[in-house]
Amino acid sequence: MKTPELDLPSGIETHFSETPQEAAQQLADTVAEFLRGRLHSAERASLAVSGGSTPLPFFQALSRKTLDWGRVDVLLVDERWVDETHEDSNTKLVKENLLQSNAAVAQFLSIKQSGSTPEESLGAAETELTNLMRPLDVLVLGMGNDGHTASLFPDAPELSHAMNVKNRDALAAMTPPSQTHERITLTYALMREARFIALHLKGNDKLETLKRACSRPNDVLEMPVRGFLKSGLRVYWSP
Ligand SMILES: O=C(O)[C@H](O)[C@@H](O)[C@H](O)[C@H](O)COP(=O)(O)O
Repeated sequence: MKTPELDLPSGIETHFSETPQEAAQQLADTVAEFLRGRLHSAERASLAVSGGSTPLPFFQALSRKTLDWGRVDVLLVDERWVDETHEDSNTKLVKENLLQSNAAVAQFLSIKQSGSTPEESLGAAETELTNLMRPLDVLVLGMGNDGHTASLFPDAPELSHAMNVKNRDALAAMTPPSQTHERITLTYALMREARFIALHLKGNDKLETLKRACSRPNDVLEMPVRGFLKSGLRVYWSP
């Protein structure tokens, strides 16, 4: 495979694979290894994952890894405001694909608590995350072609609040007009301090978006993913 040309900021590691399965497997190997390492020195480890379509093979590969899953807290970086039985539910995706096999005994911390809007459930969702140690251990992000990541959407009126580095809340309610469902997301301040951050991408369109994001790295409100394009990030990509 011809290695895609990308002018990423220095210190970003790239892993380009021929197939989505290969990328998923590589990412699962690395995440499992990192979690094992954390569990040597800490009582619990945390794993924050994205929804959408890209992570499915990664979830399946990771769920079969051998590690002390009973000491791992799994949470979503964002959720759509739908019922858990809805096809668009990220919780459903994670429960059906990641919290299976060896990973079935991991503890799932739900960022979607009861309430008719994300705003209404924020208090209960923050409570759910009270015992989560900061910083997060592992954060696996996706990216949309508008430059969003997690539910940090460029058109959300709440974006500056959710991306404010001084905002110590774990969560923010998001109502991007471009999206069918309202959303709840981890805040940028919480996510950016994670010990291990990966951006998992599939498709040539995502590479083009990444190039666009690299062209003007400082305008994070235009493309929120820019906030993560820093030394230490690991990019996993396949066509
Ligand atoms: O719930 C979500 O929608 C996400 O967590 C979101 O940030 C996702 O990661 C990107 O939109 C990429 O989605 P795809 O993997 O479907 O391209």
